[in-house]
Amino acid sequence: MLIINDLSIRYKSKSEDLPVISSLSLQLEKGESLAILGPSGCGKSTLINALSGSLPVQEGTMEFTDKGQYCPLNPKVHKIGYIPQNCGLLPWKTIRQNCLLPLKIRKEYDKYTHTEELNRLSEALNIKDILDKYPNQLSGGQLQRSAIARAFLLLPDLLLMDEPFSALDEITRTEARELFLEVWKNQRPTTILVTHSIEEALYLGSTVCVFSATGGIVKYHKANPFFGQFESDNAVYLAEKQLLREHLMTAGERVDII
Ligand SMILES: Nc1ncnc2c1ncn2[C@@H]1O[C@H](COP(=O)(O)OP(=O)(O)OP(=O)(O)O)[C@@H](O)[C@H]1O
Repeated sequence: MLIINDLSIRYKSKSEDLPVISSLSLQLEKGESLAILGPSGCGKSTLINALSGSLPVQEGTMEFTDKGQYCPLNPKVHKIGYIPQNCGLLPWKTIRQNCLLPLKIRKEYDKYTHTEELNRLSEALNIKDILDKYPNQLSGGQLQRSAIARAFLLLPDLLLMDEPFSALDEITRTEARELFLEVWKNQRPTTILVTHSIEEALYLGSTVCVFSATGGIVKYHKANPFFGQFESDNAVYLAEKQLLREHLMTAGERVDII
């Protein structure tokens, strides 16, 4: 289980002291997928950066529990997969090299195991033919599917995703989400996804929460019944979408694009 307790994060510089997240508490069961919606600037990426270890936290704790033991979240100890909006692939390395790099950095690379696993993932994500190409030779959808392969190859304890599909066109995005979910279901890593799309949150979040403009939580929906389901005209689904839209509007989000 991932336990975030009383977390506060502020950006401090000589000229400003900007509190972004204050006293945030969250718990995620192992294998739970949390989708976070919230107005622009409320601190969603800040939280992802703090969880990935790239941003210091001023107060509070982020811990994994396992068999009753508490262990502070630590990128040196825990495997943290990250799928950013821009894919984060190194342009001077091929897709295969990009995918294997996190394992090599962690000194966990095993040629036989990871070649097999990369073949399996690249088959599932439809990137088998592009493994030896460079990022600048590929489409946005291919890049995003490659970033997904890289994250899952690591067998992450925690998978972080920051608007991973937002740069893709509608059809490519739908395909990438579906392929992502298929692969996700095989591995079920504990996941936190930041998105601006209500539909994406309902499709990919077993739990959905809405952040307020001040980085708190205004709605928390455990056991989202629409997890893994396509958008539908079903009245209950539409009502849920409307409710989330209202929460977002209360929180200050522009929702005319959703
Ligand atoms: N490195 C930084 N230094 C100072 N302030 C920052 C920094 N990064 C972000 N901020 C500020 O922190 C606040 C939260 O930013 P953050 O990127 O976490 O928001 P967000 O919810 O992810 O927004 P969006 O949905 O637009 O991506 C914003 O006011 C932003 O200007």
